Amino acid sequence: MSRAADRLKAVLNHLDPSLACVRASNTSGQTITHTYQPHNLRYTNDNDLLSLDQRLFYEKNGFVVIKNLVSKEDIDRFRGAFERICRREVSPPGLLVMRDVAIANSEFVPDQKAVTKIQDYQEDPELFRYCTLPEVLQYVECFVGEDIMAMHTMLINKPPDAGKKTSRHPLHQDLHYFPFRPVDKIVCAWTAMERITRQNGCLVVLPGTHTGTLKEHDYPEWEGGVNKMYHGVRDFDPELPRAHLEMEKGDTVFFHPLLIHGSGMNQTTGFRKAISCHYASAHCFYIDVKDTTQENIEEEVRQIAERKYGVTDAIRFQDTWALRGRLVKGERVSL
Ligand SMILES: CCCCCCCCCC(=O)SCCNC(=O)CCNC(=O)[C@H](O)C(C)(C)COP(=O)(O)OP(=O)(O)OC[C@H]1O[C@@H](n2cnc3c(N)ncnc32)[C@H](O)[C@@H]1OP(=O)(O)O
Ligand SMILES: Nc1ncnc2c1ncn2[C@@H]1O[C@H](COP(=O)(O)OP(=O)(O)OP(=O)(O)O)[C@@H](O)[C@H]1O
Ligand SMILES: O=C(O)CCC(=O)C(=O)O
Ligand SMILES: [Fe+2]
Ligand SMILES: [Mg+2]
Repeated sequence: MSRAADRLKAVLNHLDPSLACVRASNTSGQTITHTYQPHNLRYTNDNDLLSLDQRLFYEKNGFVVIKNLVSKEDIDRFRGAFERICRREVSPPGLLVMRDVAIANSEFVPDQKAVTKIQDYQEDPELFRYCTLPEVLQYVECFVGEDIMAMHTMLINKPPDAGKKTSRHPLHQDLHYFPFRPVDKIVCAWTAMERITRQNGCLVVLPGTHTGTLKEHDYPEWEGGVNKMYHGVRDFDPELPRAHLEMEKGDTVFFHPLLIHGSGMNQTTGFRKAISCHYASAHCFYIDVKDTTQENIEEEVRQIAERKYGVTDAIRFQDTWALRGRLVKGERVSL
């Protein structure tokens, strides 16, 4: 290959999407177009699904939005399953139902108005179908490879803010919660279950922060209170540019676990719904978080497990993950 072509590839490998396609004139004056496939992309695997632009966008920004990925019919079914849980018609084992801190101690209301989010829906066949949708998994594979575990499942029902801004989710990195690595073999899929805007509290991301390290997290000092385990990055640079991800029903964002993100207040009267799953390569391995910034979340999980299930030190942080994780493609290797 010529030196010029080598140089060109070197430039492309530095991820400037504007250079992905290069036009040049040959000696007869005809225009020729070269498209180079960079070889050292770090965050995405070679695949036939993501365009080069989409790959370069993820490499640079740490997220990519795929429009209209999940069908309206499927989303309506997930909504139905969520409502059945709220009405207490079904109660899947292991499911965690969380109410907003602003209403946690108010009277019990048996409908979705009391529920801010449900976690660990892996034993609800209808909701878990989301994690196995081929249209979602084909993208997940581009990031984590073909042996895929669904590690953490959530349906978020962001309530109209009760006036104390508790409907916000502080800026955080999801890796803070995860005692497994390598970090680049984890990805979140998050699907809008309706139109999501700045008004009802869309996701807010700090593009490019996935290239940094895991930061120290703690409860933010918010006057109106903070929901349990809603830790935020302790010192984030308020000058960093933010992207507000406004999405339509069915649009899905895939994002890296180091990407700093959160969500704003819901200033509407509706409940803003999204369904998500964190996937990891089945080749990931557990780590001990002792003496790391993740010790504080490990301790909180331990306390909740103790209170909820009466277990003491018998269960390790990593066991809480191994029990909830489900294989969705390929072979279960080490998680
Ligand atoms: C496992 C880690 C997850 C990894 C996620 C990956 C990235 C995701 C980023 C996130 O979403 S982080 C936020 C994740 N949040 C959680 O995992 C919260 C899990 N929720 C719970 O464990 C329970 O819902 C909770 C302990 C908060 C309440 O349990 P119960 O439904 O049994 O509540 P109960 O009514 O018995 O109240 C028990 C205590 O909790 C308090 N409480 C209830 N809801 C609360 C709330 N929302 N915020 C704060 N405190 C709350 C309540 O006031 C009461 O306090 P006291 O003991 O002092 O009286
Ligand atoms: N002190 C803070 N610590 C941690 N996270 C914060 C803090 N203040 C705000 N956030 C979070 O920052 C994110 C972005 O907030 P921002 O105000 O840009 O967006 P918004 O509230 O969604 O929209 P709008 O700009 O229309 O109010 C939200 O996720 C919010 O929860
Ligand atoms: O507000 C949301 O829907 C998502 C919040 C979030 O980042 C999370 O649950 O990990
Ligand atoms: Fe998150
Ligand atoms: Mg705001």
